[in-house]
Amino acid sequence: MSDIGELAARIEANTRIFQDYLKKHDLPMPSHEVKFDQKPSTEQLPDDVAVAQTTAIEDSYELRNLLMGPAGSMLDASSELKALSLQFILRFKIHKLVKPGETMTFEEIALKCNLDALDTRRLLRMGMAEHIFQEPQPGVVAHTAASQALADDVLLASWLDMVVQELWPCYSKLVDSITKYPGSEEANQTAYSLVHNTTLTAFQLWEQDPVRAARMGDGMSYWKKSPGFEPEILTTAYDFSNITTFIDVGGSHGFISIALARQHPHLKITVQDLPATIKSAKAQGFPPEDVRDRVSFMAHDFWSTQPIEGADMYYFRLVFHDWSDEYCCRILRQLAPALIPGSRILINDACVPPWGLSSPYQARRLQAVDLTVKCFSNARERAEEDWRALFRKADTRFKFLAVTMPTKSALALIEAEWSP
Ligand SMILES: C[S@@+](CC[C@H](N)C(=O)[O-])C[C@H]1O[C@@H](n2cnc3c(N)ncnc32)[C@H](O)[C@@H]1O
Repeated sequence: MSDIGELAARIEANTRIFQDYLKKHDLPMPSHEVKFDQKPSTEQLPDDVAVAQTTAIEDSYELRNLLMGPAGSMLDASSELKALSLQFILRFKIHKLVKPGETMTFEEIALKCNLDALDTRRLLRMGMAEHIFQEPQPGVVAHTAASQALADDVLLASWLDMVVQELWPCYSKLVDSITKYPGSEEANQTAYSLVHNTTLTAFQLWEQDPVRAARMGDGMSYWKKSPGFEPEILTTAYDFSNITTFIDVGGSHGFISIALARQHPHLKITVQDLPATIKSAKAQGFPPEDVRDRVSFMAHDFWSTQPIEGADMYYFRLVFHDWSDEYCCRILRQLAPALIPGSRILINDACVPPWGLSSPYQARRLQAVDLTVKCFSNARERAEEDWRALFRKADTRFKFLAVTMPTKSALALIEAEWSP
């Protein structure tokens, strides 16, 4: 519970720390204006400044809700309407239509998109109220920093496109899906399957639709580029001195394994993924020359028995968060025949903090991810006790070791040992 006066004072103090740092290092001040000569971003802030920035964001969110009052904050639909305007902009690629530094009228945009001019204006002005585009003169549309970022950063645009076209319609069907399929752990009994009127899983649907699959792939690349996902976090946070054979299950193009092989030359690594992914990795020249003697690629479906027996470590990064407990147990059980006493299982995935320890702003983000994976595949985000329970449920011969949270990491290391 916070007092609005205290919140305001804290916001002021933390904003000043952030602002002073920007001034001192001649970095651009936050603004909605497009800056084509933008200096390097502020992502590399020192820890104390980053904490000040985050705290100011969290406190402003709380202050805003308190100032609006209980009814006012519930009635505020700004994020839904921001998603609506983004859906419109991204569907018709208006961020690309308006060229950098130029302008277009609402009528010109409507004509190019084969749309009604009044509807175009209404939807764009909704975005403008959120600083996505601006109207420098009546009837004229120009970029802001946000709309220009959509045009400049293809991966950002793909991520948001995936959110507003694929995901956002699912939220409105989640209550229907949990009513229709109470407690279901099946990946095809979801809000996503109701929206798309299909018995396929989202993954199967993407496989059949190259445009959707590409948008999803690019969107995921954007997400994985964000701070906290850097491969160096794993390569330096874990002591690999007792590990020689390392299997990266569902390892895609070996992004983590390649970094790991460079950092730890003694490791012998196999990246496993579905045949199509392995084929595309090899076609793109993976693994690179410098680690080719230590990193190999192998097609393996994790719903079938693990073919590499007795490896020191089986590693899963961002695999379990796609699946319900029932299916995660199946993945773990398919490992069992290959394991020898002491084999390690290392899961690199989110571990949510106990409820009540996060700020409302953080809690909102964590719940959003949890509900998003629920919508897509009936998966879930897990807290430490959920990870422990998962290994116990899969097979009592898994000995749960620990959950550790490397500094500045978005993902935890969840470790177990085969101990028959
Ligand atoms: C969210 S991605 C994570 C990729 C990689 N571990 C990373 O952290 O960048 C999930 C991966 O699981 C793979 N996958 C999905 N189903 C699979 C299966 N049945 N067997 C093996 N891999 C699978 C996907 O192809 C994809 O590469």
